[in-house]
Amino acid sequence: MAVAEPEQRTLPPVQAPPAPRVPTVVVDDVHIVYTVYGAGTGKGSATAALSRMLSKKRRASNVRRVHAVRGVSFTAYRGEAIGIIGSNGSGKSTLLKSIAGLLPVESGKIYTDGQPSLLGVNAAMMNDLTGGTNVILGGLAMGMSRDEIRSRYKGIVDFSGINEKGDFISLPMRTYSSGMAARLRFSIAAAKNHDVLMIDEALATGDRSFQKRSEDRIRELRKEAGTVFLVSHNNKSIRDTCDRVVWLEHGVLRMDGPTEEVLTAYEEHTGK
Ligand SMILES: Nc1ncnc2c1ncn2[C@@H]1O[C@H](COP(=O)(O)OP(=O)(O)OP(=O)(O)O)[C@@H](O)[C@H]1O
Repeated sequence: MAVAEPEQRTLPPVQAPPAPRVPTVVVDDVHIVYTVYGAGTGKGSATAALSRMLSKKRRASNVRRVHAVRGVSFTAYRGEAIGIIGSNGSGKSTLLKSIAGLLPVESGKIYTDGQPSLLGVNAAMMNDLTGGTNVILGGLAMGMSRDEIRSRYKGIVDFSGINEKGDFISLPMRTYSSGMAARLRFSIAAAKNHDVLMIDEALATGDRSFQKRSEDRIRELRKEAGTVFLVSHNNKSIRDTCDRVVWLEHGVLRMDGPTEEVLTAYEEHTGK
């Protein structure tokens, strides 16, 4: 008597559940307002201005409020590189400053995982000190140990390309062009892995080969599980580095989505 073979059933391959997305920055209905004092005519001598400031009858019309960010909400996740775009004065830098904790919000909430680092065109460097000393101070300010800085020093200087045309790293930073200074700032900041790194136009001032190096480094930083924000007017840089774009206009979040979708709408809007 033939014995029936047990039915061979192959189980479908077990798929690993998608890794949970870890939020790093939550911006919840944020409004940011600058208060500008002395926004009147500005006429008269300095003494007159001082007495106006001290006077009890200070006119309210001398104080003006600039509502720079209006009800913006979004969540950024670990591993994302997010481009922030929008026309001049649309609130991009203001929003990043608040995320970095440098500017209070008028209302709404910002939650961050770790301390976000803002690398802006105006990031503080000591102009009278040499580039080399700024590398050491910048490293210490970012929490690196002296040994870590010592071992990474050459890498930072080489990445910046400051010494390509001579020994500039031993000269005071005031002798650097704005592009050279921006490159050194980026190189110092990029030497460390950040939970959240925000880059405000720093790449715009570098030449093409430096931009390329920086874009590669941004991609690496993302892989190392951080979140990168990049403010730029250069749509190519955004396309090359970001997978998501937040578009601000007049302080309002106009669009938030995949890079190509948002940039296409933005380019239609700007006519570029
Ligand atoms: N320190 C300040 N005091 C008062 N108003 C300010 C200050 N800084 C920025 N603003 C105003 O806030 C608004 C947003 O400026 P912000 O610098 O955030 O724009 P942005 O999108 O980064 O512009 P850009 O592309 O030109 O760098 C603008 O109307 C600007 O005039």
